[in-house]
Amino acid sequence: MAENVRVAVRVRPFNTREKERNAVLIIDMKGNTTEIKDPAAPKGEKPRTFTFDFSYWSHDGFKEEQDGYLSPSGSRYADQRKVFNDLGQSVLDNAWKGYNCSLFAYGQTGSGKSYSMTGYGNNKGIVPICCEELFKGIEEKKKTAQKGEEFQVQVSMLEIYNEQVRDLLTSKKAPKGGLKVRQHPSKGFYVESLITCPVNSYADIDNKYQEGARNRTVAATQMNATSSRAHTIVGIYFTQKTLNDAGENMTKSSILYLVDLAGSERAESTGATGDRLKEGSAINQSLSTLGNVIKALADKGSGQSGVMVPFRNSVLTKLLKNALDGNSKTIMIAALSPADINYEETLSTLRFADRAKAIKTTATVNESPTDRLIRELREENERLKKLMESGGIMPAMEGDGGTSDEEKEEMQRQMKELMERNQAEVAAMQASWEEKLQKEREQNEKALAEQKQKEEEKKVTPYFWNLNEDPSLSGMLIHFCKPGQSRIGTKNAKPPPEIQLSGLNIQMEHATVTNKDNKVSIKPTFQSAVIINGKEISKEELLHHNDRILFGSTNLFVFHHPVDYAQQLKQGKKVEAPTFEKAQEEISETALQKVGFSKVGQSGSKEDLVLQDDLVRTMPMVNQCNAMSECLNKKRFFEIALVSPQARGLKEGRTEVMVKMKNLENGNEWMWPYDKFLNRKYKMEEMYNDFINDEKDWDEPPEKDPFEESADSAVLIGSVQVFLQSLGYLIDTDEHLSITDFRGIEHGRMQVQALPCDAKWKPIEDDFVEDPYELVGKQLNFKMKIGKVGGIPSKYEKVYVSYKFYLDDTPAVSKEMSGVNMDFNFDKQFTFKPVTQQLVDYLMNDPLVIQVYGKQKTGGQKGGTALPTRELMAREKTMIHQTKQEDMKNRMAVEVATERKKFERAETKLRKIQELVNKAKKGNRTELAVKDVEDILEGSFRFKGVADAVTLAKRNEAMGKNTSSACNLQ
Ligand SMILES: Nc1ncnc2c1ncn2[C@@H]1O[C@H](COP(=O)(O)OP(=O)(O)OP(=O)(O)O)[C@@H](O)[C@H]1O
Repeated sequence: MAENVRVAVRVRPFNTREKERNAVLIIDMKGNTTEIKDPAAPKGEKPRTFTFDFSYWSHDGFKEEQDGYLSPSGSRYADQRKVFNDLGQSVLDNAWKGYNCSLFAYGQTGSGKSYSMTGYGNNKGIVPICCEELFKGIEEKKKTAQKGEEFQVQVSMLEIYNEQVRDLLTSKKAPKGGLKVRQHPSKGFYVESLITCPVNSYADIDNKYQEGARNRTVAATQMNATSSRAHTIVGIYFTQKTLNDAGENMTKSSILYLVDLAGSERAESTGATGDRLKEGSAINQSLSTLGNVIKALADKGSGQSGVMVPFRNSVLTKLLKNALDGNSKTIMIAALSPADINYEETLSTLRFADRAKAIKTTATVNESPTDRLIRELREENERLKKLMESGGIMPAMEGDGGTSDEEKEEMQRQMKELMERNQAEVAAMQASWEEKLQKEREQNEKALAEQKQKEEEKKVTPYFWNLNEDPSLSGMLIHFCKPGQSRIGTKNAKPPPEIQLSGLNIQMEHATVTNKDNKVSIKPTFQSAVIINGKEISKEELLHHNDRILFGSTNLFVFHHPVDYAQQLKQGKKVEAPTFEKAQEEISETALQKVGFSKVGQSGSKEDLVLQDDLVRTMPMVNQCNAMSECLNKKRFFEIALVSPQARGLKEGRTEVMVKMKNLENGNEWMWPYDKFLNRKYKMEEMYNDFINDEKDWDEPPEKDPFEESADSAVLIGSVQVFLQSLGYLIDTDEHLSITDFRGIEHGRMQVQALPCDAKWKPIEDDFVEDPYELVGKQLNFKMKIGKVGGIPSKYEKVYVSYKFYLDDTPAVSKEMSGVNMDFNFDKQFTFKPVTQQLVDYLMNDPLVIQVYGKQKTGGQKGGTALPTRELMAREKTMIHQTKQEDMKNRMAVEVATERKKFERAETKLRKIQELVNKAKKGNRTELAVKDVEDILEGSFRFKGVADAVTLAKRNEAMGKNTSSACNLQ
């Protein structure tokens, strides 16, 4: 029977950073209802509410036990046990019944997915408790088992990163492109040659888990990739062999899939708007496809017909197909951050979880007589053999389109693979389980003994342990500083160094560590990067317990000194292990200071703090990209830029971190938005990885090279801010304004005209309104004209301008022009009827941002290109570019011109009245005709206004003198 996916949400405590920054709690839970408050919403606005099968409050109301376990101190707190009892226990019960079960955790990075799934220290999560309980159950059952009855457990562990599958239970190098995902005609998608290890106890599984985590850590450090972007799937294959009442051998099998998904942030955008390399990249392709799949399934679950579910669009969704749409009982746990700063992401997690509720799956008990299973597998192999001989295709293997010869060949290969798989399955059913276990035990023994020895050594010998962004991977790599001297370097050094590292910027001979009488010091070799507690060292330095050491660009370690540590504890000091965030922060902050950047977060405003966080996160990545560029000799240079919303063509928003990419061969520059930079960085990592793995074809053609930017892609040269108050007074403007880049540097000038017109589109030349709000309710016609553009640097061609007026959705875009002086002659008419207060507000307060784009000429190489990247880079002065405060020059220029025109027009009217008076005097008249005066004033002229206009114009003229040289007033 079809049943809905069960959905739970869980909110974690504030982390240290959130506490330091006075985060505001935006989540509340009442029964099964979860509320979320928009921190920007006006006071009194009701929070949004969602209902789930389970809502777990783990934010506060707990105490830490002596063994580190967090237990409830009130009634509200949901501890690990409670979550297991509700979710994990039902998974286990169903596994015993022979159902497939899936449990997956969703949420942004750091929201608590791993805490719920795996847990930390004594706060074990659902997965380990499930495994423990499973074996407890097996032990119980064994006590009363009849002959021939058996309980078999096997595990697999894989990771999906960048759409590539890696087996985590082997340290062998994954094949290029990762393991293949295949489709079985009846069982669905599976991973070819994935290792499944027989296990006999919880300790066995735990060892496998640790092995998997170690393999992940090595890979993450080498690729300088973070595990939060990888999806991990642990498979537990539980088979019960029993005898039925008729004495027949029965096989009941259940697969448990425990899925820890990658952090969900930016899942929607896939990270790279408008990037030509987006298609090939797949940072989050799996996650965004999962979003689409869930949406489609939710539509299907709510009764919509004809819904297409895009399972095939990503590796993750192929592998989760059964969990989401097939034979499985499925539970989702959505992890929530409690902090206001994560509002958007948390809301999107809640929406995702809400949709998942509507999904239905149909689980069936997988139980059959063993003989029948064997017979079926054999029959299938017979069928496959015949098909292969006749050159036929299995319907389930058919692709979406037609089948080419190449595809047919591939399918034949797949069929062969399937036959082998079936044979192996038959053999497994007939083989003795004990034999299999024994073999595995023998293989593991050596590794276990080594592990034990390592643990003993850690008690007496100082060592480095790795610090990873994912806390569960920290401490997975250990390097001892044995008495005497140890060399640190790559495995290619001769003789091989005692401490071998790999990864970005690690030199063959990187450093030497000396342990003399338990005092440990480190000395870098010439030109190798060793950073201790944020400071780069060039000579020998003594190490202290808990020092943070960065080797190269990505190998971050903590120094542990057992004697120091014991002494500190003895002195009653509270010794806390450093966190990745703190270590990262100190490295970034020193690097930021080095490039002359003082803290942005000083004002303490939320916006500044977010910006500071972005900077701290981006700085090391920019350094890594430069290191990769140098290593691959790509002649590209990266720098951080802080860009204001105005410089990005937006009216409002926050200053953002962007990255400037410079081609060191011809000086061309591109500004990459953060998402695009991230996308490119992943691609660079792939390339770099291929390079260090000695792949011959590591380099890519320019159109696929992440270090390349196509000459075809236009770049933003700069923008012009036009203030349109004059339109509010029905006064025309004709200004030559400066085109400035995000740093406020001028890159040319642009003639901009705004011409108010009458109903027949004739420019209004001799009138104005005193108060722009008088226009409200009336009609406003005007023309925007962009005329001459000059002074654009000669490296640009095919220049065009683009702007969005007021509420326009689509921008007005001019034709492309080239040359020194270009006349765009680009007119656009605007009509507003009736004029609203909002429009007048806009005219009076907001600038119109006109952006100027151009393509950079590819020629004009500066020479010296034979120089290696390292030397070319040395010529660049690393710096952070920051947007200047909003440029006031343009605003003043328009304001002054408007006031002057108001003044001139008022003066003309005065003069006409004077003439009337003179005329009347000449004719000895003592009165003027009201009509005559009215005609002059046309209802828009008042004496008070003139006085105002005169004072204002005088004041502004004085100001104009100060700015005129820059503003080029006409
Ligand atoms: N329920 C909880 N109670 C106490 N601490 C928690 C809880 N949930 C999460 N934490 C803490 O919050 C931090 C982040 O949690 P966790 O590592 O599980 O996040 P994540 O979503 O798995 O992140 P990533 O996507 O990077 O793997 C950890 O230090 C963890 O100990």
